[in-house]
Amino acid sequence: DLNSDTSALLEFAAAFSLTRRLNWDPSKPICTSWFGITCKRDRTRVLGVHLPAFGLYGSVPANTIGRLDSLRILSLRSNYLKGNLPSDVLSIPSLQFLYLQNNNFSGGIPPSLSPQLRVIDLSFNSLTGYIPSSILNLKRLYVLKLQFNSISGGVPDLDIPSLKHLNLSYNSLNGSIPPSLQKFPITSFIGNAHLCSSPLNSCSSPSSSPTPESSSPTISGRQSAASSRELNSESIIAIAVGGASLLILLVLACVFCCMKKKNGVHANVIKVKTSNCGKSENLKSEDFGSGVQGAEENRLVVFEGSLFSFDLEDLLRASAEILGKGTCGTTYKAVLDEATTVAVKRLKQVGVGKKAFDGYMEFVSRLGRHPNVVPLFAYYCSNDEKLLVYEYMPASSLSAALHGDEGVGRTPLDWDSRLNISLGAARGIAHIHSEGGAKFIHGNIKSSNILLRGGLDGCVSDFGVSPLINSTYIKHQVPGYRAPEVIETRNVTQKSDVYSFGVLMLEILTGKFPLPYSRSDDVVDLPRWVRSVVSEEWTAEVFDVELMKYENIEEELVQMLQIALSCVAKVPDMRPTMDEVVRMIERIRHPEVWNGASSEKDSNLNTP
Ligand SMILES: Nc1ncnc2c1ncn2[C@@H]1O[C@H](COP(=O)(O)OP(=O)(O)OP(=O)(O)O)[C@@H](O)[C@H]1O
Repeated sequence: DLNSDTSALLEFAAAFSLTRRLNWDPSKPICTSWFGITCKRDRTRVLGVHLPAFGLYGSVPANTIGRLDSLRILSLRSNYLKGNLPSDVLSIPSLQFLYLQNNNFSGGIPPSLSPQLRVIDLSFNSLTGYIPSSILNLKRLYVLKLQFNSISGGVPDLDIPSLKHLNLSYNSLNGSIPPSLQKFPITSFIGNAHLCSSPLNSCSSPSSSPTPESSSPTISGRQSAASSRELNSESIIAIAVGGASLLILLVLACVFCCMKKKNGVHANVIKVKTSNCGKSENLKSEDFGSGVQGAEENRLVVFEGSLFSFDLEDLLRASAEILGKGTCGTTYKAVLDEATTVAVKRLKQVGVGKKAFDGYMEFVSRLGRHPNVVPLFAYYCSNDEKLLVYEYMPASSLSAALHGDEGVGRTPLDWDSRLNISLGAARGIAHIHSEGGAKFIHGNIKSSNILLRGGLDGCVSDFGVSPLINSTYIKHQVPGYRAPEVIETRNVTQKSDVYSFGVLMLEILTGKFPLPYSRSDDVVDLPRWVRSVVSEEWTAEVFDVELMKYENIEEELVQMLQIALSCVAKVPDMRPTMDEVVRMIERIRHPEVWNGASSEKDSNLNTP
């Protein structure tokens, strides 16, 4: 019952020292107030646990989540979970959707799996062992993602009619791909040096036949078949090149350490490197520490739950690189040490005093605690200098991913990523709107303010910054994202955020920048252009040509376009709320969840 679910969850949470606050208060109703929990409509059982990117360090304790015997969805993706996969959880009979990607789980995949599983995503972990043949019993399996692990052995003949998405790439699999799986694209299998047959190269020698899990004796079950073979000339060259690269890296690391030691004594001089020229130079008057003063009241305020611990001294000593100059100031990437990188925004012309700034920052940091909002770790405020310290997002921004250099090696954003980013950004904005009170707005939604987390999830950045700089916001909005009524009334509202988000969706769908842009076709008013193209009938003309290579996505494209157009309706009241937008995109992103859960829609069954 719900009481036993509650105690199982509390025991689970107790095992972690959480870096973000989890509001799991036993005295509050679990189904309506606990973060990340969804229940059955009658609120008698827990159906979903969603704690993506929550800073969970450690291993999942046995006999905790595994006791939630009505659980359908578990999403603990993008945390720091390690140890074996929780076998009691994977075998919960009701479990349908399992998202444990982007963690550090090791060991093998347990053979005992819930027969109801429809989605299994264990990608980007450190799993070893074999793909268990028991997966064949999962008659409803729709998605299986195991990429970027160290799984070895042969690929079992997963002849499951419902299986539509398979990714086994970048493992240590060997042998030939069974005929039932040869319909999947090459990207499902690449990065497995000893895997062969269609869609990869044909198998050349008898040694390439699969190594079934039962017949391959290995040391501790982890040795790959490749290691037992003799080294060929390619391997020898690869080892030689690898060895040389390692040596060069070691030398570079030594040089870097020596330089860092030398720089460390200049507390107020921050190394600023501009991305363009790649040269480092001391820019005392330009850097983000030049206005820092020593007084106690000007200290760096680090918020509870920040992923890293650092002080002002560390920040001032960091080597920094300009990421870009925006309307509100300049943003730097600051490397505090080998393991700690943050983004520092140096605000210009802040229009509020220190006391108001302090109070406001506390509010912004609290409100920003959501997986789809870039976390504010700390801030610094003196008369001459205002610095905001954020989590550094290495995967860059949506703008860079969509419109970045088209040089060799640039991979255009695929459709799944575009859907994920739209959904993530929508959730972030919806959170700001609902948690900040009816009048709270972002005010500067645009593609350079949507940053990408690993797995290409969209996170909203710069939230709370615009009102500090200019109470009317309008000066800071890029014209292409500005709602028509804002131009007339200079009044920014949640509905004008929805408009900006609609423009952002159109940008994702068309690949066009909503302003004259040097490297793409010039389109000034994206909504007007899209409306004019689709006014006669729904047409493929508007969509980014990069999307045309994907099969069977037409319906999703059109549905996303309809949502985008509803957001950019000219009359604000005709636009949906961000909560409604999230629900509409969720239905497209995870139709299997919504179809399966249609009887429990009211229970707010979220996706990961
Ligand atoms: N936390 C972060 N991690 C990684 N990159 C970031 C981070 N914050 C900002 N950036 C990048 O730094 C660059 C400059 O950002 P900044 O927010 O200063 O300007 P902007 O987004 O172009 O304009 P505005 O000031 O109007 O928001 C952008 O390319 C942005 O994507």
